[in-house]
Amino acid sequence: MKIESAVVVGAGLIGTSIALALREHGVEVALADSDPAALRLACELGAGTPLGDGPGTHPADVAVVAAPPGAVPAVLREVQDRGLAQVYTDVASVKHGVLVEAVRAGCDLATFVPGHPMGGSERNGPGAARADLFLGRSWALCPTDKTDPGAAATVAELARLCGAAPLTLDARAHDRAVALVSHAPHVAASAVAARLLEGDGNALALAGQGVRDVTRIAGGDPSMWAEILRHNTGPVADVLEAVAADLATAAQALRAEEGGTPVRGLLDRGRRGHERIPGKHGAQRTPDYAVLPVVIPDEPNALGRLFAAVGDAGVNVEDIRIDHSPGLPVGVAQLSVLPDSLPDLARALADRGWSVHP
Ligand SMILES: NC(=O)c1ccc[n+]([C@@H]2O[C@H](COP(=O)([O-])OP(=O)(O)OC[C@H]3O[C@@H](n4cnc5c(N)ncnc54)[C@H](O)[C@@H]3O)[C@@H](O)[C@H]2O)c1
Ligand SMILES: O=C(O)C(=O)C[C@]1(C(=O)O)C=C[C@@H](O)C=C1
Repeated sequence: MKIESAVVVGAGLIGTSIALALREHGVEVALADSDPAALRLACELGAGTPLGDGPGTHPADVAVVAAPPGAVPAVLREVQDRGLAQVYTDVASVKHGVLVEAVRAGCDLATFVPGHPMGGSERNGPGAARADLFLGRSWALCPTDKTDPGAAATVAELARLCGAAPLTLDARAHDRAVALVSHAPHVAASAVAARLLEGDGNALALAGQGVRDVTRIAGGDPSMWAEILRHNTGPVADVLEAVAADLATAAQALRAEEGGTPVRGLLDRGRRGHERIPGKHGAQRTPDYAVLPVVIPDEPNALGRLFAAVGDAGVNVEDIRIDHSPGLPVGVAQLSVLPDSLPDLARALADRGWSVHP
């Protein structure tokens, strides 16, 4: 079915990212959020227009409930009661527990297709949203035996419009799978990051990319993650016990100064496990931007001057990251631009005296 209109309830990171992706395909999107500031920002970003209060006059083709897992059943029941759409889905990171609570809340299961897009970020809120968040990612769909096949087809189409690959599986199987590939890794990252509280200033000054990579997801919202884990206790505990056993064995071996095995064995298994992450879905999701590193002095308005120079060059910056080490008088602005614009931008900035490193 062609999706022409959608309702998104929960205009945070995921809801706004879905809305932005749908807008790129000309889908009409109505947005709602219990937080008026989030709703305002999502609308300002071009993700849609505010949903009215009354019942839907024309039910949208699909409604997406993008609220935290514990809020999904009540919100779903409310939007179904208001008849806001023909088909409903959610994006909660856990499926079985949320489904059980949705049944308890009296939701209509024929029109509800539980879903979970496997793209995200450690940041939350609409300010972190991006239309390409789900590009090349899997999008789990967990229809039940009560789900109308037409509804499942519509939500699969929603996933495809967002650039993702729909993958249908049973809710419990989904929860076991994400315990392994998402939820236990999150707790493990938090455990490593929590150790950093013990580090002194020198230790933290030495932090390089390795610890940043391993702990990035630990920067996620603790309230949201507590809710996710509360809904997937057994499967996550199973994985954490296995990880803890590996870590305990490694620590014992190191204490006994027999570093060769089994620590070597764990490193070998780790490398093989890492290689199993599918290249396509694990690949960098950003489209083909070229990155131009520009050295910026650590002084007032350096970024203002850089942006003015970029503006003069007539180039659109798609994304920017600033790397800056404490104590250094300069930092590096990484400007992401369309590849064709890179040579012109590099030349224009160099002509204006900027130190560029294409
Ligand atoms: N963060 C991720 O990486 C990620 C990835 C995939 C799926 N998810 C799932 O997506 C959902 C949303 O997560 P997020 O990261 O976008 O969080 P978020 O905090 O960025 O957004 C959630 C939004 O829901 C709103 N909200 C809360 N209760 C509401 C209610 N009763 N009615 C209307 N709006 C309500 C909040 O105000 C907030 O704006 C969660 O269920 C999460 O499990 C998250
Ligand atoms: O932060 C990220 O990069 C994510 O993709 C987040 C991530 C994940 O573990 O893969 C986290 C939770 C979600 O339910 C889905 C995606």
